[in-house]
Amino acid sequence: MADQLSSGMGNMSLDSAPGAAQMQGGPPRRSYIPPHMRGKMDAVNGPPMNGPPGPAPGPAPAMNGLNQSAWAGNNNFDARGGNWAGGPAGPGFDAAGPTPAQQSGWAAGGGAPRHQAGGGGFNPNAYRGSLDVRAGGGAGAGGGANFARGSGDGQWRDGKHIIGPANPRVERELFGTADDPSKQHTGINFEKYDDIPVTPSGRDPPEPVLTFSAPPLDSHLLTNIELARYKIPTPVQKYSIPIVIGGRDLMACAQTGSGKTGGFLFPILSQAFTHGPSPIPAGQGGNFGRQRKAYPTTLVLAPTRELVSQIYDESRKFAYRSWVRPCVVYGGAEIGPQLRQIERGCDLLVATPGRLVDLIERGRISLCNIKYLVLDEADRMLDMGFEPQIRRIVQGEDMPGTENRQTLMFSATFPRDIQMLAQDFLKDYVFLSVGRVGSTSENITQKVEYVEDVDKRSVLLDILHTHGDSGLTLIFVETKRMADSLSDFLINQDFRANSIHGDRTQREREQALSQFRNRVCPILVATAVAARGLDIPNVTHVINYDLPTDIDDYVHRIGRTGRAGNTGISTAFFNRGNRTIVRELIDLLKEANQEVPGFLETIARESSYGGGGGRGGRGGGGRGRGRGGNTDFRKYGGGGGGGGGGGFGGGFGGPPAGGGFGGGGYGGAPPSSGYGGGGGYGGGYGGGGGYGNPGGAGGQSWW
Ligand SMILES: Nc1ncnc2c1ncn2[C@@H]1O[C@H](COP(=O)(O)OP(=O)(O)OP(=O)(O)O)[C@@H](O)[C@H]1O
Repeated sequence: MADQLSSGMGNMSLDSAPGAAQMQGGPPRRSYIPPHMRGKMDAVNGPPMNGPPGPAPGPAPAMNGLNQSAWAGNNNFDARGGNWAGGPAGPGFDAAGPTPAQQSGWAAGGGAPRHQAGGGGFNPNAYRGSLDVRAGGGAGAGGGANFARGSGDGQWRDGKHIIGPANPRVERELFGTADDPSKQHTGINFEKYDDIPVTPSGRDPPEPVLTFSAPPLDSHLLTNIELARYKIPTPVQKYSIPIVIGGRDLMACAQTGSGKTGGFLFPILSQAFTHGPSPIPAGQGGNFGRQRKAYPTTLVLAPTRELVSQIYDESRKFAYRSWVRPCVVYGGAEIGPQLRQIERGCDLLVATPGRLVDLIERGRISLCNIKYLVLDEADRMLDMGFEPQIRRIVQGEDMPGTENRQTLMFSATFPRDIQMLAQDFLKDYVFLSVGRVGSTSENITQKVEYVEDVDKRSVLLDILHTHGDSGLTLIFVETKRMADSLSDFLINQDFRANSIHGDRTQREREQALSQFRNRVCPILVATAVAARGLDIPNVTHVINYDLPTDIDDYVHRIGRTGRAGNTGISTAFFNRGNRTIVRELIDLLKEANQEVPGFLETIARESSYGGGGGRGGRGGGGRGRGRGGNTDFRKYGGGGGGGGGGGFGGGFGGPPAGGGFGGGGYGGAPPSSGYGGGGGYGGGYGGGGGYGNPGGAGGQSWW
């Protein structure tokens, strides 16, 4: 899926699974057509009404951004290096830190303490430094020019944030109306988030804020937060705001649906609004002819195109009427419109890794001006094989090194092995866990039923008939083939269903999501492509028709319901084929005060004779990590759980608290953080059937 979603070559690697044909021009597979639309195929196939946005830029084309802010210096034509002109070594391949050119750009900050060539301290007020640059008329910023871009027509002029005019149409589009069913509203349990214990670890974590207020937040951001009808920050936001504004790196783990997106957008946008745009480093910015290059200051990476679209929508909300212009790029969609979008100005870029690499290769985006790097669903991106692309983006291009940017990672789950990999991207970070990391929200009532494979369809029909028409139902299956066949089956049974998976075209995926949101098809059969991050109001029931082999996937899947303090139901079909996760599932259920059916305990006892340590990899040779790996590994050290053998029987399962036995677990007692003992990663990364999506980012996936 990773490749399908995010690489520019996504649609080129196809298999013979159903759905592949259409991507090669074959007939589209059958999908549900609502009775009132039958015979109006054009309408059905038309652009989605409310799906993830196309690559169109934010509202009201902003005034020209050229020669301003991140665009400044683009006129500094330098025949030596085309778009990379000015950098002393071309594309600045310096994993250790910024190129001298970048440093000089930063150093030109004039007045504010800046880092030195040797890698001095990071300036948390990066935006302020840049302001000083412009005030001094330096560093290719167009010398005090006016900055006029942004999702809401705002400007940065003479060191001041000029808020753009209100636009009722855009406001309605972004924020909806008070009772708008297409927008998520907080539920009855929203206040209960405050009861969840929060544990910050790392050096001197700052005190949380308790309200949305200025300071520390910028007053314009508060206006937009009010338009979004947010009254108080969620726990992750309370902590992330002072941590990020204080200049620290952050690894934040908080339950699904508890506001992590705001957790990174609020402090970043607040800093941007207060301190203004930053000029591109001196010497950067050459370009040939009309081709223009963008120099975003914030980069948000996320694993799927649906998720980046959603984050982009949130960015537009909170950047409304400001000078900040958000953009989004993702694979599987035409690149032309995305290029035109970023040409119009791009301060905050939301991207999937593959498409971003493509744009960097085309010389259309430079990362030399990045102040904030956000990895959302970071564990998933690394897990699913994006590590090479992410390393290239973060370490192999011209992005400032860890000391000279702030790096933020967010997810509901953070297995220990992924935390270790992430060490290369972070510095002196605060690890934040809201609740027990990797746990599920108590807002979700979890049921587990014993259902043999052959009985699944009839049990599903029973549930759908009983559950009635109250809300949206999301059904997870493991393969693309199953997603298609199950949705066809449901359509034949007169249910309004559709499917979403990695073999469907972008248009089909958008349409499926749009029809789901709008209740045209209130049943969506999905592969793991829809497991992470998606925030769809009124999903009342998540059914794990096929359970995943990774308990973290289960956590994210059921997290599509019970969001923002709303309640929801999750039903899982369990049989002996799922016994590899039985212990972890029992732990999860107990933690969330859910009923644990007797058959689970029985199967757990049976399994204890057969091994099954940690998590076996799907493709064999998993990356051992076991439960208990979701705490700050710097604090607890210890092994990462067994599972080196892949699947069943891979060593003795580590006890829940970590301490893996089994080949490939991370050894090391606290406070050691080294790769101890038995051979580092269980199955190797990428090769030998690594953990996660077997093909990695470059191969063929099953979802
Ligand atoms: N402070 C707040 N007050 C009210 N609603 C909020 C607040 N913060 C976020 N929300 C809403 O809560 C919902 C969930 O937020 P978000 O999508 O950021 O969750 P998440 O933690 O990233 O979830 P996931 O782990 O599934 O990605 C969204 O609809 C968002 O608009």
